[in-house]
Amino acid sequence: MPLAAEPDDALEEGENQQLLLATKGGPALEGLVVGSYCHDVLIRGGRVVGETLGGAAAFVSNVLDAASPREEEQEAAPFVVVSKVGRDFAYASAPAPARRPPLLCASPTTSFHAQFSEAAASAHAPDRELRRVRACDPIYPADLPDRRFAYGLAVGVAGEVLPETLERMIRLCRAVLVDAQALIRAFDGDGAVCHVSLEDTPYARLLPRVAFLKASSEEAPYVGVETARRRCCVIVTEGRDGCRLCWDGGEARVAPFPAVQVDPTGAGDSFLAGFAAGLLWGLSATDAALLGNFFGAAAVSQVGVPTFHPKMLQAVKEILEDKTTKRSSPCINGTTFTLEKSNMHDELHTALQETVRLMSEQQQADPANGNGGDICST
Ligand SMILES: Nc1ncnc2c1ncn2[C@@H]1O[C@H](COP(=O)(O)OP(=O)(O)O)[C@@H](O)[C@H]1O
Ligand SMILES: O=P([O-])([O-])O[C@@H]1[C@@H](O)[C@H](O)[C@@H](O)[C@H](O)[C@@H]1O
Repeated sequence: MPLAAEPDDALEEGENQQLLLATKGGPALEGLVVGSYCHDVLIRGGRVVGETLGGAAAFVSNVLDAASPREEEQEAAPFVVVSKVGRDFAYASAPAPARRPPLLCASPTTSFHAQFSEAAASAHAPDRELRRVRACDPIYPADLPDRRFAYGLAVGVAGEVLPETLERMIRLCRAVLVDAQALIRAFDGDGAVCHVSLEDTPYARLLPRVAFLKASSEEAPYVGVETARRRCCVIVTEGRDGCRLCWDGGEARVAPFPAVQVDPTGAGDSFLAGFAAGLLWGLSATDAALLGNFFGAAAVSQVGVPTFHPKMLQAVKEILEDKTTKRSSPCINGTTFTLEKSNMHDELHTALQETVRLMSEQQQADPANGNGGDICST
């Protein structure tokens, strides 16, 4: 694993401009994912019921690898992950970190304890309490590669994406998508996750330069959707109810897909990556949110970072190839996003739903394709 760079966020404005003007190449539509991998310990009724690789970067990489469009000759989807872990990192050989290794730090790997409630989770009630028990170093602007990217995903889980790091992402990437959890999380003396109002953070002034801000329904009140939607497109995810998009002058609700939830961890992360992949395929934002809902539903159906059946991925690819016509000029260009539903939105939903149905039939016929246990119920 490469060693982490020393903190250095003191790039001059002129240097940044030069960086932007110099086209240093890199494959077309390359993405930049910023946020650390972590250790997740899943606890129910005082008992550890799972220990898994976590961190939004892990879930996001998994979905981007599975669903973003790529040229025949590209072995992996074109994106870079900037993530930090300690020497205790337990998942270096798991697919996501093995493909895109994290930077190694002297501090320990970020670690969360997720305490699941005994009561059945409702659509909107928080179904888990998160406590950060260890925190790795923040990701500094100097940790980001010195080149331009088509898109960036700011997906911190423990405050590791500093305001100056987000600002540098905005300079390097033509369009930046942000998970609100990277901006508004605070931690009490015990490490319990709480939220602060986005307006009171140094991130607020960057919102007009962000393309999409995703928040869960629990986070939405801290984001201040009515104010934020005047600055960028806000997506509020609503668990099993799907999601809604709000922008200046419009909004849309996007229907969910059925899922048997066994572990809610990573649903929001997988949603955001599915959404980004949809934009890369050239879908409008409201249509891309269908792909977000699809991968959010797939994430809750398995414990930890999910494994997708190759047949399912092939079916999704065929649907997208059939429904998208503008592969060569996708929407991620920083300026011209189409936000509204297209006239093939319902067809796309039906086709993806059919894939869900076929996969669940196959899973019932062959329980070996199962999900490895349910941590949501006793
Ligand atoms: N039980 C579920 N059934 C179907 N889809 C779900 C379920 N839970 C989550 N999803 C999908 O994942 C997305 C993100 O989930 P949500 O719970 O809102 O986010 P977070 O994980 O950040 O709390 C939802 O918008 C939805 O598309
Ligand atoms: O479930 P979700 O909100 O999409 O995202 C989760 C984070 O909230 C959590 O802090 C982290 O430990 C998980 O691995 C996962 O990244």
